[in-house]
Amino acid sequence: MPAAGRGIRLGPGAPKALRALSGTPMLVHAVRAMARSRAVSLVVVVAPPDGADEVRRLLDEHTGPAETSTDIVVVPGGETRQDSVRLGLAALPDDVDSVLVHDAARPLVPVETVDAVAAAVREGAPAVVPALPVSDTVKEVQVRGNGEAEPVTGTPERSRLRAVQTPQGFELKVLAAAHAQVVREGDGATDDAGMVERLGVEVVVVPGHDEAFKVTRPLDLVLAEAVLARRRATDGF
Ligand SMILES: Nc1ccn([C@@H]2O[C@H](COP(=O)(O)OP(=O)(O)OP(=O)(O)O)[C@@H](O)[C@H]2O)c(=O)n1
Ligand SMILES: C[C@](O)(CO)[C@H](O)COP(=O)(O)O
Repeated sequence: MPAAGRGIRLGPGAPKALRALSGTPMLVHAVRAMARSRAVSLVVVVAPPDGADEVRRLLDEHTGPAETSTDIVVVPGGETRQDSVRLGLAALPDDVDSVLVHDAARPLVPVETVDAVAAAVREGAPAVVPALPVSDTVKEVQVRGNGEAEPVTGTPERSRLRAVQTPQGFELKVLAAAHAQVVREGDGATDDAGMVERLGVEVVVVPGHDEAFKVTRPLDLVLAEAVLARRRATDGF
């Protein structure tokens, strides 16, 4: 679970994964969400580089043996998400053959989504991503990036686009090979499946979920609090 990001887009404050949602660190919500799935036996949390001790303490405080029997390991993360995922993969025991990579920044992913990704990997897909159809029309532009008007270069057909979430599921050897290739070639990608695509390995999409959204900007915190309030009222947690 990459959790080492700073959360620049969320604004000033603690590293994003440590910020509170309904009084509990976002990371704790995310670990609980993954541990709810019977497909998950170990969670490797990749903490902010100078925050591994703090993360260990928070997890011990909030996810004791009474709550979950899932093992939780904490390792320090890296400069980029890609680096952090690679450091997390390096901490896996030798007998692991499949892995789910889940952003701590998607703390409210429902267990049904985790289970759907895990099931598709178990049934033989080497790489699986949960995703939703997009509701906006998407334009390609010539990036100017300084507030100037940006010329439109194309409009991809919306019905073929999907907004990709996590957890993304992989055969471990496929994901390890994809990360190794990225290290060799010095290329980046914004998600793990993107790296696997470059290997020429097929990636498949399963249905994602609205509540698996990524907490990125301040408005996302408002949405997350609303989802948690609804869950407390209807499900009791
Ligand atoms: N060096 C990094 C950067 C990101 N992440 C993790 O990758 C996930 C998705 O990243 P994002 O939402 O972009 O988080 P931040 O990098 O924290 O956000 P920002 O770009 O706004 O700083 C998050 O769980 C984040 O903690 C990570 O483990 N290591
Ligand atoms: C992995 C991811 O969450 C899939 O949508 C996304 O690509 C992460 O992007 P970010 O810019 O690091 O938040």
